Amino acid sequence: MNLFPSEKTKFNLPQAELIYISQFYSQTEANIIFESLLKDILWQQDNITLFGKAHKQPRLTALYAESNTPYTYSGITMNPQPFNKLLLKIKEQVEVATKHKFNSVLLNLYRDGNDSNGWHADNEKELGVNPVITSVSFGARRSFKYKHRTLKSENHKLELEHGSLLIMKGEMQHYWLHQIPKTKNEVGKRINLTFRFITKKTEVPQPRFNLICIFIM
Ligand SMILES: O=C(O)CCC(=O)C(=O)O
Ligand SMILES: [Fe+2]
Repeated sequence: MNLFPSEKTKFNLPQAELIYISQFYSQTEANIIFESLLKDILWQQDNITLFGKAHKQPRLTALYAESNTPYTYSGITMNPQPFNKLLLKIKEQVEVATKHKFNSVLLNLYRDGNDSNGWHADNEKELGVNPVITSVSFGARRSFKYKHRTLKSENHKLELEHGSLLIMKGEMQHYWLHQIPKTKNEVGKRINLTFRFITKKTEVPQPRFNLICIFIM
């Protein structure tokens, strides 16, 4: 018997659809998934450039995808690894729950309360208009803050629990920003997976090559 049955909350927000399922995985399942992701994922720490200065990203990340097309966000280009068995299983479970298909997953490892993810929207061109982003969380509970870009009263916080699932869809990535702030609380490690559907960038024609051809001729 599940003592803490999963609860689905749909938030009523302007220009966004946000759905939270607290116990998408049981605590036992979530413990097993957390430990194996911690051990098996090829975690890396990238540099980000802010105002011309390179900084270490305040968390570890990894990208796994069906194709080997590189993905660029916040000035970082990541080369994906192929899905492993566990990630494929989680992807399929998330696809059944959301009725959406995903072909890549960006993983974040927040080592402690000092690790964070600044205000941003997942609005890269390759995600298309109104993307569905599904995130699952394991390990320490952290606050997920989200605010409307212009409606100042629309500023909220949600605690993302061990084994939970969060769906962001509709116009959310266009009108809202989200973040995982640092915390002074004693918190352990947290792993978050955001499933996305990434389409290939349209190939840009290579004008220089054409020009060289003209000169040679
Ligand atoms: O860690 C989280 O819950 C959020 C992650 C996130 O927003 C992202 O990777 O784009
Ligand atoms: Fe995000």
